[in-house]
Amino acid sequence: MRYVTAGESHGPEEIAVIEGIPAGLTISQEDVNEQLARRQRGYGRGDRQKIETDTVTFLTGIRHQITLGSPITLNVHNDDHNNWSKIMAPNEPATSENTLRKVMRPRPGHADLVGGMKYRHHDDLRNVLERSSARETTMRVAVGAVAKKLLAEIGVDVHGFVVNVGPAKSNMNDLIKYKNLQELRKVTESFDTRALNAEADEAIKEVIDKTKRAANTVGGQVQVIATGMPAGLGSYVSADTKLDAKIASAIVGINAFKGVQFGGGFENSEKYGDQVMDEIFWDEGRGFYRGSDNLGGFEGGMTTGEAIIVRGVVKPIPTLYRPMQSVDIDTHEDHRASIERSDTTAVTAAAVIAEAMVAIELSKAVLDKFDADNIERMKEQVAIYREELRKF
Ligand SMILES: Cc1cc2nc3c(=O)[nH]c(=O)nc-3n(C[C@H](O)[C@H](O)[C@H](O)COP(=O)(O)O)c2cc1C
Ligand SMILES: C=C(O[C@@H]1CC(C(=O)O)=C[C@@H](OP(=O)(O)O)[C@H]1O)C(=O)O
Repeated sequence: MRYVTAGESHGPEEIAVIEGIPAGLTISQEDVNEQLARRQRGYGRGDRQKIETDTVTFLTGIRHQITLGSPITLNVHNDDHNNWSKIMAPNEPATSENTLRKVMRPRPGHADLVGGMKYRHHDDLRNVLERSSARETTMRVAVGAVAKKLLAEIGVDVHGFVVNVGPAKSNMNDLIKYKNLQELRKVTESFDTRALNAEADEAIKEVIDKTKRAANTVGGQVQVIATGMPAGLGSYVSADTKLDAKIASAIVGINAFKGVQFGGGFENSEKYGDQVMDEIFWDEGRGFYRGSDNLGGFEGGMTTGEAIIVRGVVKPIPTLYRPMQSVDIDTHEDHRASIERSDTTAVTAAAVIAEAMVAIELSKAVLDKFDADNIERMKEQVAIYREELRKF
């Protein structure tokens, strides 16, 4: 399975093409729209989310809500394009009228300056920001929705949630310390993470309100837990076959993500071996299992069969309403950076995007290992493999 996205933030459309989804998977627009709506919620976002109601249209690869095995094209319209139709017109030549709202003073922390230097966009850094904008993550979440549907067919569930926003810890925090697997299972089973993603708790709201009043921005951490993956996906044999490495790359590939860890992650560096390794047990019903999940579900780049626990670090939003020092790319004079309409924080959306990225990487691993032509055959093969593992 592979995918590509296309689209500028204020251009007419966002597109994703996915290749390699097996035939026979049932998927509706509602399945995707539900995930798109989760990405749009979250306290602290700017006014753009009031303009957009992200809804998907299937253009190819699906017939009567069932995948055909051919490339799937997903399309989300940018409602805000109406306000930018001249400035973003793909089919009209540049005129003095449609090249207004130029961005000449790059924002520290955004892609403006380096993107401009790399692609020679010295006349307008908008040519960079339109694609470097996290608007593109709409389509990753849409692709992730298809991946989540595929994974659900084999009992794999992926949840993303907020750990903290700046100094404010989510009220989930005590419960996500995964002291032992029982506790972790309790968390993943008993929480409606959709509700959590929709609402920030009071402490978080307070931090965001204070940050907004100060014309500042704030980041945080998100965590994704995936349950139900069989052991042995990914491999230790070569660096580029390690599934934890692929997930790490997918997480850091999300806009503003600057760190990633599995299980106890960085905290494990302060502990001793007997506090970190996950002891091995066996019983007839389950086969091999672990007494803890400090390593986040990976050994040797392979799934252990325990929950996959991935955490990502999200930096604060670069655009500041009280802008920092920058330099005009035309005059080379000192200036405050450009201001574009912006979020105060997007950590809640980031949790939903991280969830989508983990789901995509897990789906790729499943489709690499098992039949990718037909969903029923894939499920049969997964069942046979699980039984083999149970008897090992
Ligand atoms: C959901 C989401 C929303 C974002 N919203 C904004 C925003 O409103 N303004 C902004 O300057 N950056 C925003 N960002 C961050 C930038 O897209 C990101 O910092 C930029 O593309 C540079 O990439 P890098 O931070 O990965 O180096 C957002 C990121 C995410 C994940
Ligand atoms: C559009 C989205 O996020 C955008 C991400 C973003 C950035 O620079 O990354 C800048 C802002 O764009 P605008 O100036 O149009 O408001 C955010 O709103 C979205 O998440 O759907």
